[in-house]
Amino acid sequence: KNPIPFHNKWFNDVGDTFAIKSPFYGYIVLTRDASVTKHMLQKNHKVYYKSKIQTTYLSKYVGYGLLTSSGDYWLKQRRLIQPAFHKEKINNLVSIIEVAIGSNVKNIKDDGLVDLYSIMNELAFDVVAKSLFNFSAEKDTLIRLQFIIEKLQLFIVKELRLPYKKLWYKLNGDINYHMKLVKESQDIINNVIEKRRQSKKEHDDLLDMLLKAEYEDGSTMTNKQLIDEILILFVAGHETTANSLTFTLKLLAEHENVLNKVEAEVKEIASNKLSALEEIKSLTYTMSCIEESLRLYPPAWITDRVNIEDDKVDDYFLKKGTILGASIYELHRNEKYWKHAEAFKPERFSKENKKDIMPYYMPFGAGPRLCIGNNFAMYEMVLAVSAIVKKFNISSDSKKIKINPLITLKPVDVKLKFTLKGHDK
Ligand code: HEM
Repeated sequence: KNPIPFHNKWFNDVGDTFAIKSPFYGYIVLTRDASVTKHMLQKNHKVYYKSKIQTTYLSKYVGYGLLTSSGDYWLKQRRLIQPAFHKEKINNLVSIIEVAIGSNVKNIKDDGLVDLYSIMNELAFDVVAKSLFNFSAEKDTLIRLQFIIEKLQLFIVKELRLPYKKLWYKLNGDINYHMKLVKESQDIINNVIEKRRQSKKEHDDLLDMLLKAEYEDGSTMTNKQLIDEILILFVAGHETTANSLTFTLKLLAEHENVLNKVEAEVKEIASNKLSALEEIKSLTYTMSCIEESLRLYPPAWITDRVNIEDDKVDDYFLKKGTILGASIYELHRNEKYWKHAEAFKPERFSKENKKDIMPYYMPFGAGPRLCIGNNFAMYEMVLAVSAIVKKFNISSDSKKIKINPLITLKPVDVKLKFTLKGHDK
């Protein structure tokens, strides 16, 4: 039910790389070693394909796009979509992101302890939605899309965790119900695309960029391809960020000294009246806090690949078809690489200290399949943390952070108290 203590016990008992035999998935090798992880994701990535978990099972519900495809099709799509996520392009999106964050932060209630995850989830969904379809979808449509995407994500986890119940889900109509939701979400996105194709206006959002993106032969994506990629961006981009914002704010509320430094930095930068982009670049300590939170609580806590040829890595021989899982959660807490690994120390990510630790830090993956939204996510999180601490004092009720490692690492039952700062009362 919770693989993290199981992984931890075996890593501690037998070493940083070990194999288990699963009745459903065959041999699985697990690692928390940086060089084995880099070998699979970067050095010899051509031999390592995404496993069925990330391709077949996920794509059944969220479509065949960047996250779920492999080989030549993936490369073609990555080359096409990458420019939309280059820093200069994300810079243009910053104002959309800032407005979406502003309206969400405005709705936070100064009202005792509240469930933090649901607030961050709304915020992160809204940011992706507005960045994709800036003002081109009705509020009710977005609410329905959010409902569907979250239902699908829950069901995917159920199917993966309890594979022996597949036949039961088929018989009791669960699979049918969720496939209908998939169709509904595709229709919703198709409508937005069609409207946009007919519109003469420039929207300067991701959808505009995706519609204009051209393959080498000058052709562009079909509606079906666009729908798949858009659904993937929703899935990959909102829950991960919501989890990380929740962990970050909780960590800040628990570490008063750190929170004070963030508040001081945010206050000083705000007085300089910078543009949102300049503000992000100046909030270096706030950025370090988010990086440290991503180390302790990486939303993509594990990633996996299957080798399509026999391979050797360090002293291990991996027979073709082995599932290799890299636990980013354990790698980020491996004492071999991190001093006081369990402690929250944002200073690790200061300009001077950073270069020594980067080889062991992979919250966004590594190699050619590195998260395409990493800059987007970091910009969004810096702006969100800054907007929140500018307006509110935050505090929490308990020290312990509970986690649930599903497809992403989810925070459990995090409550925070938001109290309006003097000038906003
Ligand atoms: C804190 C937030 C985020 C984290 C921790 C995160 C983490 C990751 C990781 C680890 C991967 C690589 C998975 C693998 O190699 O198996 C990945 C891939 C991906 N991410 Fe993110 N992500 C975040 C936010 C976003 C956002 C905001 C977007 C888009 C708006 C996004 C879109 C994607 C896509 C499309 C891929 C697949 C890339 C490919 O295979 O070419 N992510 N993400």
